[in-house]
Amino acid sequence: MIRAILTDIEGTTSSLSFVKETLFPYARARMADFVRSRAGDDTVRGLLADARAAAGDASLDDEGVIAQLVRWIDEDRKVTPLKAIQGLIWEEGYRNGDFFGHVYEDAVRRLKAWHEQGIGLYVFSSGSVHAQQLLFGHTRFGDLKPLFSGYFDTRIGAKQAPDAYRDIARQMGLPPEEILFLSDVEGELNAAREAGFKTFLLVREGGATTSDHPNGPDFDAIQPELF
Ligand SMILES: CSCCC(=O)C(=O)COP(=O)(O)O
Ligand SMILES: [Mg+2]
Repeated sequence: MIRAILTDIEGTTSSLSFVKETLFPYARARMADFVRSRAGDDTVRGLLADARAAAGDASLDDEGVIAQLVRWIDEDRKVTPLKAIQGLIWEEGYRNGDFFGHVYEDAVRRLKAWHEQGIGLYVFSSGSVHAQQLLFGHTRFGDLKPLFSGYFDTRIGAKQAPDAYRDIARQMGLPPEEILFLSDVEGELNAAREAGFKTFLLVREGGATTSDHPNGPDFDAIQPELF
């Protein structure tokens, strides 16, 4: 019996185009100003040190780190300090009303229904927990944060590493086989399945698949009671 659902964001609850055509360019355009103006803040200084470590070059000056962060955005690298810095930049965008967090209507409807049925809802995304909460807190459907019981990002482990899912199950206090993981990326679903999770592949926007994971085009195709 499924007691909790863990969901990915990009390509699952939310469109790839929102992340790639709105969020990433917004952060890219503001990265240099953000680092130059905030490099003295404790939190940002710590994240820049983490970025230097991730780049393998402790001697990079701030301009060098900016160039590295922008390269990582262009390569869509899921580097934890980049994701944390992006979240801080997006905070301003949500606050100014520059954009809403995109969530598909079917996802909102089904998440609300599962929440009402008592199924615990959790998020696991490469975006930082802060960025996840901003996205779900600023949607055209209102603040969806009350639906969720917990959020996980890559600080717990890479999304294609089975150990990340084992740790998430431990933190939820549930056996893995009682958790259904939703994602658009087979490598993530394979890792979750290896850890004992049930899985469902979202194939949004007219895609086709030969996957051996249960799959469908939207959240209406997901029936937790059948797992
Ligand atoms: C949390 S909003 C931004 C999403 C993001 O930065 C990203 O890289 C998407 O990763 P996901 O694991 O949700 O596919
Ligand atoms: Mg995804």
